[in-house]
Amino acid sequence: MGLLVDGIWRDDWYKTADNGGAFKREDAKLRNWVTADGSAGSTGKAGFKAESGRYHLYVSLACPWAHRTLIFRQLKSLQSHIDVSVVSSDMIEHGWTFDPNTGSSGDNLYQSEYMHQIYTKNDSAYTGRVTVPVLWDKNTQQIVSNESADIIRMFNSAFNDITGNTLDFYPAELRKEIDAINAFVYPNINNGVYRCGFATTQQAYKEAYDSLFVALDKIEEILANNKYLVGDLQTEADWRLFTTLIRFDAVYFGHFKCNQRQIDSYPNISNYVRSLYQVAGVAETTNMQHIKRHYYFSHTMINPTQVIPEGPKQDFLAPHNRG
Ligand SMILES: N[C@@H](CCC(=O)N[C@@H](CS)C(=O)NCC(=O)O)C(=O)O
Repeated sequence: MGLLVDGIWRDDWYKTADNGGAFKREDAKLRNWVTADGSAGSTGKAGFKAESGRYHLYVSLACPWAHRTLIFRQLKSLQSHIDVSVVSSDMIEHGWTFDPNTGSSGDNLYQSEYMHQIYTKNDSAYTGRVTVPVLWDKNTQQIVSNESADIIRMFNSAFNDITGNTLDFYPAELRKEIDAINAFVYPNINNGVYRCGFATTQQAYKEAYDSLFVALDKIEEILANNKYLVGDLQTEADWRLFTTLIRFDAVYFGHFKCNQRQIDSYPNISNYVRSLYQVAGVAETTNMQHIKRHYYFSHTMINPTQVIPEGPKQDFLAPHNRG
């Protein structure tokens, strides 16, 4: 694991010493938007018009942030319009790679060896972490965005005229509520599990752990009265939470020490996870082999033996009670 400094790869673990042992995620830096007419989005520059076949998605099947984008590609019928390269499950000294021996599809555009080469193709002097997902513009050969929260919103609406799929997971009248729940779920749960796992002091870990389980109790309560996080309508908030929940019992509970309770022990949340998993197209975006191998094998400072646990036994196709 590492980062680019002035375009040069440097193998380096996260620095937590400056933050009292707490993990702070770097903000995504490349924030342009694909729009229906090519006008600029809320950040970045104009020039990225929605067109079939023009854009390429670089993802990891292990990564919860990349997983969101794969789910939206399915839900919004974008499979034949946006193609995909999958990185290896392992992220070690060269960061994400395209090694086909460890589960990568290869770089389907440029046959690169490493994901950092995609970042330096975009900017030869790039400084920052080399993260997935990345949305790439094949026409102008540059990165449109490396922020999953933005990419799913582009997928939600920019390509509607091309696909004819007008499902809306961020409807105008619910935006305030969706934004509010996202602002709660992101620090406490999505990033909360990482804040537990990557903490390097007892105190930083405990703070993250406490807020994570308070937040999960709150979600359990919301789901007692609502089918989805925001009432009866499935929205982006549900999918943003789903990709963390589906990884929780297999990875975060043990590897990241999020072990007060398993998701399986929350009646409402566990049924909700199964209901989302069973939405058409979602199961095929979920790859537990990549998920387990990535975390247990790549984070050698947490799991130096790189031994991957066999369990738990899980059946996300079991019936659920969410209607
Ligand atoms: N804000 C980004 C975060 C993406 C992210 O951190 N991805 C992880 C994989 S789960 C990554 O690539 N990490 C590599 C690193 O931090 O060096 C997003 O949501 O798109």
